[in-house]
Amino acid sequence: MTALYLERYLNYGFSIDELQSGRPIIGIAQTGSDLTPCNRHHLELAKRVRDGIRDAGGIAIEFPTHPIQETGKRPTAGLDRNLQYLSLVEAIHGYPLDGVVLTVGCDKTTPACLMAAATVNLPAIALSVGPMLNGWFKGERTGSGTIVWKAREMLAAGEIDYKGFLELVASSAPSTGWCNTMGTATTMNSLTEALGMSLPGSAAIPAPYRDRQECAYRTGMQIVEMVHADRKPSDILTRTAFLNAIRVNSAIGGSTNAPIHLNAIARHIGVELTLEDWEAQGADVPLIVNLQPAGSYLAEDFYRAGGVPAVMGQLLRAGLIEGDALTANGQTVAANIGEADTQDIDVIRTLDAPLKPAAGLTVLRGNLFDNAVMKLSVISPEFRERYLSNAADPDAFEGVAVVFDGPEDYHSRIDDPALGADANSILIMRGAGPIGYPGGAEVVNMRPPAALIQTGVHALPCIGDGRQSGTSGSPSILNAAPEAVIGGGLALVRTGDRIRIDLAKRTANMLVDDAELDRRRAELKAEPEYMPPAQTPWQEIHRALTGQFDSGAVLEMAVKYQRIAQTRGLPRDSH
Ligand SMILES: CC(C)(O)[C@@H](O)C(=O)O
Repeated sequence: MTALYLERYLNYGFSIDELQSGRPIIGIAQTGSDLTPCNRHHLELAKRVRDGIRDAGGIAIEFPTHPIQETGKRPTAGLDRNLQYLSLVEAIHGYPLDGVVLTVGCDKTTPACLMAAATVNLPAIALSVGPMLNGWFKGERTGSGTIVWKAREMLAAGEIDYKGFLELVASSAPSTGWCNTMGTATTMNSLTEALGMSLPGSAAIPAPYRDRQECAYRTGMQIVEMVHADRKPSDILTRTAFLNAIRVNSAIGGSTNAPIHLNAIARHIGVELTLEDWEAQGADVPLIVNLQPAGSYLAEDFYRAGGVPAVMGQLLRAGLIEGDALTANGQTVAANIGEADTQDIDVIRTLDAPLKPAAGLTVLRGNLFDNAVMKLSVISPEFRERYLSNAADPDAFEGVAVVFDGPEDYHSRIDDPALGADANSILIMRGAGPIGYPGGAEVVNMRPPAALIQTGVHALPCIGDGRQSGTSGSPSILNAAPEAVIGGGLALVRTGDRIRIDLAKRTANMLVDDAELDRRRAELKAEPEYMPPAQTPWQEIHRALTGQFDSGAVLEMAVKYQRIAQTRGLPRDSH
């Protein structure tokens, strides 16, 4: 480092000799803060990362990132992923760093950090903060998010009061860490491990366990070795690694947010990855991880049963993933996994006795959208019985559309008797996509009207151009692209239209003739009422530059900035 860059780093603890020694300077991209409680334990873990970096001969420099908390950020944390990405690219390119530890955890922090590391292509390793401990209420496991959707139904049905609702929901969050269910956070951190961007066996370690501290230390040591070996994201994030991750996603019952984020990371590293790959590679893989919302258990159980290596070990031995992909520690996937296998066959089942066969995501197409995803692993027996039990046509069902223009419209009308929803209704949410909301909100999983829940109908089919929480057990049809506000088919659908879903043909259509659809299209406004004006400068920028969910909802102009560290050189000097 030249003297000018060096001198201000002296004023909090380094000596001239240290900074002149040529030792690798490692950034710790800190995502934890009071605003991001799921990642807040990283403030502690970073101390052990620093120890590891120093013991391996490096110099650690910790810096903050733009905060993202899934449950706290309004109008949606979906708006902030690309902002954290953008600012992190600037930080790790602009400051004199040789490598970076990405402190990931809560849903969007993981893809945002990996996307930035991909764009800059500096040696990088992810450290997950870890999931919360299991939640318990009256002897039953209560899982993050999943219990919220259940408690909302119970409140609507009058089975609990508001105090009971709060108690039940709070019981699911007994410690620091991210959602203890197989929500988007556990999914994205498991896939980070599957991609090879974190240490083997690291994703499932609960945040408060001492193993997590140990993992932080080893991650710090590893990044120094990675810098010496010049092992970069482009060496790890290959198409093989992404296809492995897609298969792992099916086996763990991963979130419907995963294709958005993985496709985004792939675009920033320059790997071709599409929803067709998710369908072709993932749909037939069985679900073997018995975690809520698709199953019964929670994060601590997953860790004790062997975590991601136990899942990947089975997939590898069955020839469902490739073992020769390189990972952050310089070893291949196969070498890392070794003989790893399930330590509890109820929590991590075996491939020949899975929880569900063919449990991946399916991609539907039709006149409602060009594509939308549906998570097959959460189709419940109740849903199957109600909608998919017609002997003549077991994979198809029809219903009548009830259309909501955004979640405010849904909340204000869902319990209004005038809505006219019944067990044959299909709830549709539009205006919730990346441009419309903006950011793409987790609002598509909608509970039925309270009156219907009281008659035993706990779920209605839902369709929307927004997302849904990975902790939701609803087999909704989501992430529809193109979204309604840019003229996607959902802009044309009206309450009362008949909708036909065919899972065998993978189609979703409104049964409305083309002439009528043309008439409706001619009436569309450029900016429909359900697209509120931007409230912040970033919302306006995001709307102007972001693509649709199927292609990762990335800042489209950013994709051309690939492997900056190799292709665009060092930044110019500042003084
Ligand atoms: C539960 C949350 C906040 O919605 C998210 O973590 C997810 O799993 O998608």
